[in-house]
Amino acid sequence: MKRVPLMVVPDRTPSTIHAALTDVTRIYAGQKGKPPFHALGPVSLDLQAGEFFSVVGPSGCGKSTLLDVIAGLNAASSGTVTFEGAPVRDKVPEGVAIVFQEDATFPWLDVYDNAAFGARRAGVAENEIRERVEHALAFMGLKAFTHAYPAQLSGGMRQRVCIARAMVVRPRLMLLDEPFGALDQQTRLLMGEEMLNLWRETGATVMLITHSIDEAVLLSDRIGVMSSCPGRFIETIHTGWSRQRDSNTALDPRFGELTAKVWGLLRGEALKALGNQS
Ligand SMILES: Nc1ncnc2c1ncn2[C@@H]1O[C@H](COP(=O)(O)OP(=O)(O)OP(=O)(O)O)[C@@H](O)[C@H]1O
Repeated sequence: MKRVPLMVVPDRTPSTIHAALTDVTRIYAGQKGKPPFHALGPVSLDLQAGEFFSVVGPSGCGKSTLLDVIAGLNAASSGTVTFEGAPVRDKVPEGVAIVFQEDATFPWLDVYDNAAFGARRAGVAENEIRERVEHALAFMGLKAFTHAYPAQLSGGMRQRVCIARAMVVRPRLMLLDEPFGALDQQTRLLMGEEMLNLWRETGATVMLITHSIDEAVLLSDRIGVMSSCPGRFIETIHTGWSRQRDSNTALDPRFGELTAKVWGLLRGEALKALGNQS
């Protein structure tokens, strides 16, 4: 198979800041006479170009809000958000792709057209799209299903279609909001390995939101641990893994140390979040 370079980012060094949040908060307007709701922050975060950054935090602490703010889908109430040095406002910047937990395939389109969707909207030429889609579908193990419809696929395969669609637009930043949350454990592990392959192949920066501490520790260069709502970063942990990591990395004694560290930080926050709900 011809290898197609998925992206080219000029002049990148590992220490380059790719996306940045400075003192960002998000306060939602109160509904039906209720007071405004402070969901996030203040948070400051520098995503380094090419890193794999995961965010963990208690349920409802503002993780999706954080991702939406970086993506330009949700406006910060205060503070600044930049992507590649430019302010992020009101729309998803060119070069950013998002994969959500929910099945976001279009049931009336086959796998090929689902994967091509974003690139067509971006005005990419059809012959270029064909090359990219064929590569992405082969990469995600979907080649044999090119003309299948979502209803004919498993949940894991549909999620792979969504990741293929994100690949086809050649993102420089991929934002993943619990994309494997609805999948069984085995599929989830395999998808994690596929995400690592994708990250290595594209050189993209990845920010993953996950409820799984194991997944965060296995996949990431850094893990941002958030407090209960309103979410702030209580600590950022460097895993120190090589780029060539895979599921065998879980056998490294440091894996257990790191998961214990993350859980040690999260436990109290998770209890607070439970208390807030009762
Ligand atoms: N549009 C909105 N209006 C008002 N409140 C909102 C809105 N969106 C989210 N919230 C509230 O903000 C808080 C943070 O929500 P968010 O979905 O960002 O958390 P999360 O950490 O992603 O949650 P989970 O772990 O359950 O997926 C929650 O209490 C949620 O109810």
